[in-house]
Amino acid sequence: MKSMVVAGVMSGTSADGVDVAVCRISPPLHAGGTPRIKLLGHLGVAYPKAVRAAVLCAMDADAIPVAELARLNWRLGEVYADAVAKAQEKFGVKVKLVGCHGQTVYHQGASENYLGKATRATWQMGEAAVIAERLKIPVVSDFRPADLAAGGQGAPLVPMLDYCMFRSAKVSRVLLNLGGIGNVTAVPAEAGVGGLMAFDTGPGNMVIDACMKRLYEREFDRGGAVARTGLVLRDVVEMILKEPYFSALPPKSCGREQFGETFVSRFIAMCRKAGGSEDRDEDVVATATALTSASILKAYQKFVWAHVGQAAPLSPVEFVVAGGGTKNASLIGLLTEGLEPMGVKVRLMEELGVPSQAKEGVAFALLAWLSWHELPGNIPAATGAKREVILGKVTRA
Ligand SMILES: Nc1ncnc2c1ncn2[C@@H]1O[C@H](COP(=O)(O)OP(=O)(O)OP(=O)(O)O)[C@@H](O)[C@H]1O
Ligand SMILES: CC(=O)N[C@H]1[C@@H]2OC[C@@H](O2)[C@@H](O)[C@@H]1O[C@H](C)C(=O)O
Repeated sequence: MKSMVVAGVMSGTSADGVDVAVCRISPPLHAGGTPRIKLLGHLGVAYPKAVRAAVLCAMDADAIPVAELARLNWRLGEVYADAVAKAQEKFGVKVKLVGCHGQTVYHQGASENYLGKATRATWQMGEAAVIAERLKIPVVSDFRPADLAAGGQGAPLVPMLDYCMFRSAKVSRVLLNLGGIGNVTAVPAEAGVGGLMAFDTGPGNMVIDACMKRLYEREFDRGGAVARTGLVLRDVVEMILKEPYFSALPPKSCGREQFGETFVSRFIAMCRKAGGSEDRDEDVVATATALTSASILKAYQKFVWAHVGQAAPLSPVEFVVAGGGTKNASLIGLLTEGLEPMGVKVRLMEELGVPSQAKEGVAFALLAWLSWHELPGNIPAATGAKREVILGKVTRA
């Protein structure tokens, strides 16, 4: 095993762009230890407007020409190669390995009958060969299928990073990422890797963003300012929280398939009905924000609290939030109001030394390093896989 400079490249379900985290990953100091991770630099690059539109179109399409998908795969390869090239230049380092998550355009983590056989499916786009050829660096890509094939949900994969980088002997940590989707990893104090619990809680910023787009023609609710001026339609929040995803036992994962455009149309219609003549656009955004926070609090109370309490009953609990949603003060305010009375301390990822936007990129740098060394990267307790597997496919330079 060797120490390597690895670029982790993440583009999430918000489809807003690419985060590149350039990291030095080094072998564990002793047998049974975990790799050491040092973030050297983080760069966020927005998708070109037309690329973003094509990605969103592919994600939401019921039908789309195969040519469009094939070309998008290659175009995204160029976008990722550009982003890594920029990061190398900016941080003045030579990257030795790239871990490229790609763009999820479809994800179905649970089995469903398809053409007469129970089938799961996941698809992350972005042609790795383009990156390897242009930068002359080997690339690990397509991280999710191996876990899926081993009976897992193929997500979440960030728990390996949470375990390696943020476990503590003294405090239990619950790590929440507020991207398009919300996902948590609970790492009880002193837990081994089998003691983790992780799953997708439901929408992160996805529903808020879609409401902002439809009602205000803006990409997101900057700082949570619109939500702050609206009134929450409590009945809508309560009704939606009764839907099966929020009560389903982990492991579970979700995406635009559950909380994309179809969901948002239904959600807005419910808000309009509940608000009657009083209903205003800002109330819809406030309700989307309250729903997001309530779904996370429900996940905490229903699943995480008992898990952490049983594994480490005497340890204090920290709730550490990362992802773009940390910039939404209304959302963070609601989460803090809900968690602090339960004795849970809310912190931002930055306080643990990693910029909120960089964390998922760091995770894919670590996962690439593990795959390169033929080490498993999934955590069966998180994904539900039958076994630990080596993730990803390697494209040689
Ligand atoms: N200043 C801001 N105010 C409010 N929200 C913001 C701000 N900046 C970013 N966001 C939110 O963060 C989102 C992007 O978050 P992030 O980049 O973590 O998501 P992602 O990586 O696409 O998601 P995922 O974790 O689901 O894969 C934006 O779509 C927006 O909703
Ligand atoms: C299929 C897919 O792309 N899932 C993403 C998505 O975005 C957040 C949540 O849903 C999580 O399950 C996952 O990403 C992170 C990086 C993960 O695998 O941990």
